[in-house]
Amino acid sequence: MSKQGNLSIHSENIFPIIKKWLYSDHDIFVREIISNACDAILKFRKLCDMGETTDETQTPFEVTVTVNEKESTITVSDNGIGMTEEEVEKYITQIAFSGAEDFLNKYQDKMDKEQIIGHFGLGFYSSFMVADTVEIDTLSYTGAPSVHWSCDGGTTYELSEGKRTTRGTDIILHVTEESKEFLNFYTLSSTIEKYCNFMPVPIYVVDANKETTTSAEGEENTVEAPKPINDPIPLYTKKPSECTDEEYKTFYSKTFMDYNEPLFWIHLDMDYPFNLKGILYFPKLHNEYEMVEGKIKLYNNQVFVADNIKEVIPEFLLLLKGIVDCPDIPLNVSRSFLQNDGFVKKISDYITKKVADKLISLYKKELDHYKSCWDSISPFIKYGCLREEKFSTKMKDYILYKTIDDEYITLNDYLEKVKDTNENKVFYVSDKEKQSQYVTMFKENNLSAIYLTHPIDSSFISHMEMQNKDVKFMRIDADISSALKEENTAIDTAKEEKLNTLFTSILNNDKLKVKLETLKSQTVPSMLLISEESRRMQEMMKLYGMDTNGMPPSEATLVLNENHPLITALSTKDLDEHTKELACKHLYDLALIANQSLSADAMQAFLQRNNELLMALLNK
Ligand SMILES: Nc1ncnc2c1ncn2[C@@H]1O[C@H](COP(=O)(O)OP(=O)(O)OP(=O)(O)O)[C@@H](O)[C@H]1O
Repeated sequence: MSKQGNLSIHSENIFPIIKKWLYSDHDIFVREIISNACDAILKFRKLCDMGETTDETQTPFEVTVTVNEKESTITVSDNGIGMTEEEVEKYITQIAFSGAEDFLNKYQDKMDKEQIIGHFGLGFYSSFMVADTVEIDTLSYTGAPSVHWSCDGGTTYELSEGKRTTRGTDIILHVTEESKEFLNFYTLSSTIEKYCNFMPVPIYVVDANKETTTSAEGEENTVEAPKPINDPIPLYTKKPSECTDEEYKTFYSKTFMDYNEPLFWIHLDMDYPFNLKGILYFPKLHNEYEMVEGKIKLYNNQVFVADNIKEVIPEFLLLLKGIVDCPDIPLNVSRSFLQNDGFVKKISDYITKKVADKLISLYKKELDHYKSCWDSISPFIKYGCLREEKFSTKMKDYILYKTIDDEYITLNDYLEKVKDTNENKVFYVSDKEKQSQYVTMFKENNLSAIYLTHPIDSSFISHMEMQNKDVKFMRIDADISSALKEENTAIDTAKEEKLNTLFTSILNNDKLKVKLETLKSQTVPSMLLISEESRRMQEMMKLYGMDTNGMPPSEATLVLNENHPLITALSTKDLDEHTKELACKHLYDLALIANQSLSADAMQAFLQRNNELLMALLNK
């Protein structure tokens, strides 16, 4: 036997579910009820535009939210389309029967679907998350009698004649004890600001319990004309060609409460194949190590959806501040839905592409400005390159490096500059202070190195090496560039061997390599080189929290400068054991100090030796 049937849903079962689970955040009722009010106004305006009706009252279109803490009510009033008795019964009492669908079907050809917010026909019921009784007082534009509807959250409702005499709707929420926080004027106002700050109709919030003050003369104080809580035509909805720099800056400071000027911005404006508008701002960093906490607010048709949804906005862009309004994203975003949505991936790719395009155009058209912003934007760009392959490929040739001469150049420029001295080797400085001796030597010899001092740089270096297979990045203390050495000088290997034995035995460190070089500099007797590979290995282990204590230290080479009189003296003079020890240890410590900080014990020994040397000098 086979049979077909309809599943029947009973309101007594579904009501508690809606109340509890429809939305996880209870404050969302604000968004739902106010967006219905805005919709009602937009619908009426549309009907007027289409010549279906005329607006006889000519009163400005607006939504007013009145909070009455004493009576525990919140009333949302609009002068929109209103509802007839049949409409109330159909749209309100038949849960999940959306009037928006109906309206759109009726005026399908003449209407832009995106303009109406509601789709699901459930939003109104979110009011029961905070109210035990909800009343509707409404007067339809059609001239049908006014209607009053009320429901106490049970399964029955009452319909009677309404009190409204002007076109539009009042939704009155009798707020429960548990939700009384929303009866506070400021809490309610800030919730409305959060969800409704860009809704397309002016919204006013009124405190019913606030007494109007009367002056001594008995006249009412003239209060300032009330201002809407929202910005009904936010800048991002305008065409980029219609916006001025000043407007972009003001919009930024108002929206993000950041009074520092943004560096620059990208106005997103896309109609096809999906609709998307918005503005992304690059905030200014105050110092190199600061990671700004960005904020990307997602909107659907000027209705706030959520902050920082990383499924829609590529993660690295969350360091920016901005607004993205996309009518095609459902309001009740469930993250698991978004994750699996190919459409969302397209949006995210589009935004990434736009950001790269903007940066490249800045590079090409306003290079000086680009350079001046570089310190602030580089961590963000580098992070983007690490996270998004496509972004990285696009940005590859527009990454700048700051040289030790404070120039900003690209990798190709750098490689071109150094091709005679260190072909395909990029020397970089990761710590300005610790590596200053090396920097000075580089500068004295007209060599170039770049600063890569941000925490993100160590990962970024590996990334660049992967991308440029024949280029090797080396920390400035990893190797001696041939340009630092005297040309055509052969090293006396016997002398080198002798010094090697002397140093390794005195320093009691057989891991240390000792190398004799003829450096151009005559002021540096000894310097330390740390092998790039072993240092990176150590850094990586530390990064992953592995214990490096028992590990051999990074491979180090002590370079002795044959051109320095101290080294010559040490290898030629007949010195007593104690002096030799003093000299070797000191030369090593001096090289070490120029590279890193001394351990407590080493520092103690170093200071002691200094005293001894001073004494020897004075007793001479
Ligand atoms: N203030 C109002 N003025 C006129 N009609 C209204 C008003 N509020 C609600 N309605 C009608 O009731 C219908 C149902 O509203 P409800 O919020 O439940 O669903 P929706 O807005 O269509 O969809 P969503 O679930 O996305 O909000 C609306 O589509 C509209 O026709």
